Amino acid sequence: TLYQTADQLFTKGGLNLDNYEFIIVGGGAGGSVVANRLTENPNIRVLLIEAGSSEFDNLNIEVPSFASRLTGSQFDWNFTTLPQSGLNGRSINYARGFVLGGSTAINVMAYCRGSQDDYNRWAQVTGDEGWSWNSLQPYIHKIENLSSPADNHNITGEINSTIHGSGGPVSFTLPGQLLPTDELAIDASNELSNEFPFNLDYNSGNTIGLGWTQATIANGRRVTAASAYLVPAMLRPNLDILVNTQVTKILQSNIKDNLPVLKAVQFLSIGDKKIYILEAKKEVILSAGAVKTPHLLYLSGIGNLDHLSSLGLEVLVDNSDVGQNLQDHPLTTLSWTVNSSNTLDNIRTNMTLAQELLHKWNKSHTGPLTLGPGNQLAWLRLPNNSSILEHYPDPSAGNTSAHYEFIITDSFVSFSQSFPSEGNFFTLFSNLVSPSSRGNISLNSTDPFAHPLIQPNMLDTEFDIFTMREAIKAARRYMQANAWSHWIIEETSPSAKAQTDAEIETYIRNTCFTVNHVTCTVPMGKKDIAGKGNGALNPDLTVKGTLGLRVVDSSAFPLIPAAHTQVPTYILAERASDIIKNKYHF
Ligand SMILES: Cc1cc2nc3c(=O)[nH]c(=O)nc-3n(C[C@H](O)[C@H](O)[C@H](O)COP(=O)(O)OP(=O)(O)OC[C@H]3O[C@@H](n4cnc5c(N)ncnc54)[C@H](O)[C@@H]3O)c2cc1C
Repeated sequence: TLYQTADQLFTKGGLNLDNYEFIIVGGGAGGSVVANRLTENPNIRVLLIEAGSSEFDNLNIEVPSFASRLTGSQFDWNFTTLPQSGLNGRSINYARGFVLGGSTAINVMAYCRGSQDDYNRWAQVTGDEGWSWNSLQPYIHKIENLSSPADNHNITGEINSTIHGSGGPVSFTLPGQLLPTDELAIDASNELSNEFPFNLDYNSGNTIGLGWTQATIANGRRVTAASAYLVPAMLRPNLDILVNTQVTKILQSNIKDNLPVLKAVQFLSIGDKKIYILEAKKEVILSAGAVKTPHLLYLSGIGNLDHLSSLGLEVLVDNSDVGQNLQDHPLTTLSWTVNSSNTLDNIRTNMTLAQELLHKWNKSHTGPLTLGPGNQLAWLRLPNNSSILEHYPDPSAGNTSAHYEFIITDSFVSFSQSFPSEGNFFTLFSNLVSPSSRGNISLNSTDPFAHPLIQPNMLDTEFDIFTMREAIKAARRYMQANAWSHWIIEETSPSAKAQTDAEIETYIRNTCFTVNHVTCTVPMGKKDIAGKGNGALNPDLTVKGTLGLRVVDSSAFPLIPAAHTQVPTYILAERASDIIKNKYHF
């Protein structure tokens, strides 16, 4: 049952309120999976509490190409970072989903599992072989439902269908509308195949190369964690979902074996003055995402002793890894004017066309509005003899993980400039996907409604700025392919003026933004080993030094995969669900 306020839950929920085995905090990628999987057993009662609304069928959420309207909207927590010294003192917007489905309801939908090396490194740092690529295969397949693209075109040569699952909750597909730049992008890869080889499927375990984008889109519509996992579970009598309600603290219910048992949650609905408390019979599962999960742990007295004491918070568990280890992917863009009047820019500049395409989408869920991220992605590594690797440890997980990514886009995109009101463009995103910078989340207020301090420390290391610079040079080399010669006119300013290393660095620091992949802020580490650097969580995602409390979301990653992060979160949550089911034998 879906409840809009806590008051409704308490008046209509009746006597069952004391009978939830699990209370899940946050209905995003992590929380939705666990809510679905645990309630597969009709005897297990689960309450999922979500701070945002249940409006995940909003038109702006459903139409894939409206994704850019969602950041800064009512579906975004609208966080801002602290000033970033690596970005010439700029603070940047730090979007997180505030609606059922969480950030999967506002993201750009790229479907990327990550590489085999990414997961094998998770297994290595946690000492749990269950996190390795091979061990995770059943979960990777269980998630997937490879679907036809919106235009039903033949996808042979665009994906290796044999390595994908079908019948899983998360439908995904290839671009639903082919673009004139598609053939050029592939031809340029074939032409410069030494540096930019074609990869039929970057989800094979080896991401390296340029290939067709897979995205969480089906039947021309966005697929969210809510549509994939919550909608099918919503009618189960053993799942209650409470929206518009923010959990403000996890409370200690008792002490067992000298450890605090944290199985009670305190929460408040929007517009409601009353604070409620409910206790789970088995566990509280934190799935509030990489910004809010550490925030909630701090408010509950779990974190670095000095930090909590300085705020006057009672310390239940001194755990210095909570809120540390933040990892994210920075991006920058280069744009070119093109020798064509047929680009996706027209949807932005021609209102009549935009109306027609929306009409088409409403009628048949087809057309360019079914497109998500660019139609091709490239995952690339620095050359092995790159000078930085002579004196700087390689932060990537291994040879199947990229250092940087391109997103190939048939229009103008920028996160630092206003969009031109006319003209036709081409844009290449360069994203740093194996960063070595580390940030943190901290508090300067104990008010649960005040935003935490977000310090990503973007481009804080020599490796990160070097690799961003090399990515820009590589982007220019790729665009020099003959395949592009009749399409591309010239690179636009201000990037065109940035030619020397120093100028490119200035351009990057002035324009860099985030791919919105904040993760790793409550990292798992080796089992039962306490102390700074050993992880805030055990490999089974229980919070070290506590009982009854587990984290299942992207904050639990020990290291960021060289991939977009929604699918790694789904994978983590699928395995977590089995770990929980096994523990309690259901
Ligand atoms: C703009 C944007 C673009 C992105 N693009 C892509 C992409 O193209 N491909 C990709 O793979 N990934 C992308 N991502 C990242 C991806 O969506 C996230 O990594 C993923 O959703 C993280 O899952 P999560 O469960 O950790 O957190 P979320 O999905 O963010 O879920 C957390 C949930 O917890 C709720 N919550 C928080 N605090 C509380 C509280 N106190 N009480 C109750 N509820 C609470 C939130 O409202 C939210 O619903 C993007 C993200 C954004 C924001």
